[in-house]
Amino acid sequence: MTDTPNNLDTLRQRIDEIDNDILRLISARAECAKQVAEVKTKSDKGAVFYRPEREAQVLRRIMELNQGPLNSEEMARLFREIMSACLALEQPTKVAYLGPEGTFTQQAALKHFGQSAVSMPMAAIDEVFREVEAGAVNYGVVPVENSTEGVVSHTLDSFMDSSIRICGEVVLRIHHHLLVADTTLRDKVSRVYSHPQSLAQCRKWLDAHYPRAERVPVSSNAEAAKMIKGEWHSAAIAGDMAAKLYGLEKVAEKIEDRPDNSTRFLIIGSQHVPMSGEDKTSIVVAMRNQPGALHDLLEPFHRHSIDLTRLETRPSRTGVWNYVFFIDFKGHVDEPRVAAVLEEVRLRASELKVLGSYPVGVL
Ligand SMILES: C=C(O[C@@H]1C=C(C(=O)O)C=C[C@H]1O)C(=O)O
Repeated sequence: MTDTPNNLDTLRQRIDEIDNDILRLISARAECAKQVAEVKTKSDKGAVFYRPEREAQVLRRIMELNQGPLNSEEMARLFREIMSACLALEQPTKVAYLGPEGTFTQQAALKHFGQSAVSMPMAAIDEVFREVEAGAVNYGVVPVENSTEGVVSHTLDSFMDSSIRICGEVVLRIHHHLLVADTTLRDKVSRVYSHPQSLAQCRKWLDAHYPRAERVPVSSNAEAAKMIKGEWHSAAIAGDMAAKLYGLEKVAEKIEDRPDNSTRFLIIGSQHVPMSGEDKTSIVVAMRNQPGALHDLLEPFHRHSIDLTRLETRPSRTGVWNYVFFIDFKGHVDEPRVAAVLEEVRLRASELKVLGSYPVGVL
């Protein structure tokens, strides 16, 4: 086919017709979502509009059905936005995240809830927890582990004194850039600001390219991006969102030491999420400090062939029990075999708290 005006006209006409169909179908879908809202409101006084398990199923089904030419992730992203707009018709979702604006956590919040969610930056992880607990927002998004640097202990600690539940997870590929402002003297950079985790994730690159620059840890990489605006000798390490938000230029792109650098975030809220068909459960367990305690704790999982996906140890702050274990595993508390394991663990542990069962991250 040649690119003659005639061919182009015909193709564009065809695209217009398809767009008419898409428009009609999206509107019909949105109408349906509005009716779903009515059903939910009628059947339940404190109606919960956002349903993580259903959203995960919708996205997984689309990815399975997709035959190209768009790849499945791309297609799911489009449906993510359609669902986000449909959910906003039912009820605008308010989401608190670890700010300021431009952080990877905001990017994770938008990836998970779509652009129609109202996202609100908080200054600290415990503030995100407090806002969710107080009911000022519907959900919160907090980082929990990075593939290079490990656990975000502040997030785990926040679960210990809270009744908050985990409703979902989202994994984000993290790309760091070295950023400067238009006033920065690029060949005289003597200071690099970033979040301590980001500085750690780019340690080797900094050693090779800026061995003499002072590395200054600040509360977030968006904060770092903001700070360098008034300083001639400073650069920041941050991601795309922060670069765009503060109008900074990239001196070097993707400077993270590991190409597969990714961060896992948790969606926190107050609802119990039913099974989606592919779920994970997070628990926190306190054990008496005696020989074999960890073995006793893990043995039932092994016997019931339950896959552990993460095990984290934190010192207990109560002083009575020496250690608490954060455990993530495949499965849902409503599955009999998971319920059986938890019953056994409960007998062996001095304390057991289920933080939540939730769909394995789709996007
Ligand atoms: C429409 C519903 O409500 C919300 C919107 C969804 C959608 O647009 O598909 C899916 C789940 C809910 O978050 C529903 O529960 O089915």
